Amino acid sequence: MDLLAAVSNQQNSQPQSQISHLALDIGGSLIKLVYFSRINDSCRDNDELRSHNESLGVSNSDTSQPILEGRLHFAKFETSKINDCLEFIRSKKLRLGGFHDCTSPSSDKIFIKATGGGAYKFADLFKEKLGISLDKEDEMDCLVTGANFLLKAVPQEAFTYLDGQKEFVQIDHNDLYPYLLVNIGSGVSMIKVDGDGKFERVSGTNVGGGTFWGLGRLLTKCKNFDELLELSQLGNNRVVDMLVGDIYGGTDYAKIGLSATTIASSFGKAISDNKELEDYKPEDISRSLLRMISNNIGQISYLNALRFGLKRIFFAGFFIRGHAYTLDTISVAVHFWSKGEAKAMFLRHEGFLGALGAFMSYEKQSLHGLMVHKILPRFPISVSSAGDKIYCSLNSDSNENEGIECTVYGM
Ligand SMILES: Nc1ncnc2c1ncn2[C@@H]1O[C@H](COP(=O)(O)OP(=O)(O)OP(=O)(O)O)[C@@H](O)[C@H]1O
Ligand SMILES: CC(C)(CO)[C@@H](O)C(=O)NCCC(=O)O
Repeated sequence: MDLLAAVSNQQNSQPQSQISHLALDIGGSLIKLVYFSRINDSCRDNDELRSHNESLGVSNSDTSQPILEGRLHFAKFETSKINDCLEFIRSKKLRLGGFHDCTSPSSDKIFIKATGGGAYKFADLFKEKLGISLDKEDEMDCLVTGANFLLKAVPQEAFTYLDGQKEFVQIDHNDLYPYLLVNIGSGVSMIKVDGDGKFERVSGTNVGGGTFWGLGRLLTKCKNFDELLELSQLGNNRVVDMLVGDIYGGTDYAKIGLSATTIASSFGKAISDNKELEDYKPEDISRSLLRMISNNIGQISYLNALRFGLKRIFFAGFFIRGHAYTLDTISVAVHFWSKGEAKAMFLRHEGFLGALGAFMSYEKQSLHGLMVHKILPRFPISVSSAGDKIYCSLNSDSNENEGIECTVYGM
């Protein structure tokens, strides 16, 4: 059965949800879901379809094929609460959006595209709890496919952050490559991207989002990630960090270009203060930790960009969370180390690159293309045809992100 037929069948049995094409990225910290819900399917007139197809590089012999108009939805769950995710998939009947084994038409196995380490780790659980087989896609492949898709197809996806100002970056499709993609998840991957499917993972660091959340949880007793992030907004890192000025009696070390306010040693004050952990405010610790990790990632990223002569660095991954202080610290680090030569850019759908890449891999089986019309406003992300808002009742912050209205060219 082809995918469209599967979708039609699903619509017959589930006329209200009209959800199809679910893809997963199961990471060390978070599970990300991308799924498509159709608004309607329509056979557009041939001229309109032809120009759509040409812009997508799709053969015009396919112009009589139906189009699915719909919306891409985004959701996330903590990996440690994978049962909530399974329940969400079950409750939304999302599992019906997979595809059947084409090599064995008689088989009723349902496959869903999945990437990230959890696609291996939790394969048996998905089979046991939902009867779904996970069709594994390579994590780095998916990150790059997701990044290229967002950069090329979604307007106002990339932005810079300087002096507290977000500025959208106009992406020139003919001058996008090469670039460095830095994905800050639990750990950090640095990938030199040279084109569609052309990339090399050139570096990485184990000091990433998992380090911030893990150490932060131990040091501050915060109960969730966003609480730790919010706390950092109220803190003052100078209480914990040792500055150049602390070492140089309040003055700059001008000869080597270090100002008195530059951090000489993250957490360095804690060695001489004669204080215990309880004597520090959790907000100061959180701010210092966030700054330490963001700064370090910014610096390593810049050094890798320098290694390969790359001027553009795109940062993604859920560590960022669009958080002002994180954006600022990474931007300042790249600016500082490159002496203004390299630019840090961020992606609005920062945490969903891998899941989008896995979603795009359905194309190989059954989709010709995906064309984006517009981005929908922030949470609630979308309204289905039945009028029910789609958001996760199990975890209040798990689904906030922007939906993308789009057209899928089906078989
Ligand atoms: N609600 C949240 N719960 C836990 N971590 C969060 C949350 N929101 C943001 N984060 C941050 O995002 C990080 C995970 O980011 P992301 O989902 O991109 O990576 P991952 O796929 O889980 O990790 P990896 O790719 O290394 O396996 C966490 O380590 C944490 O720093
Ligand atoms: C192991 C992965 C790729 C899993 O997503 C990620 O967590 C990562 O890139 N960690 C950093 C590993 C390293 O290069 O030191």
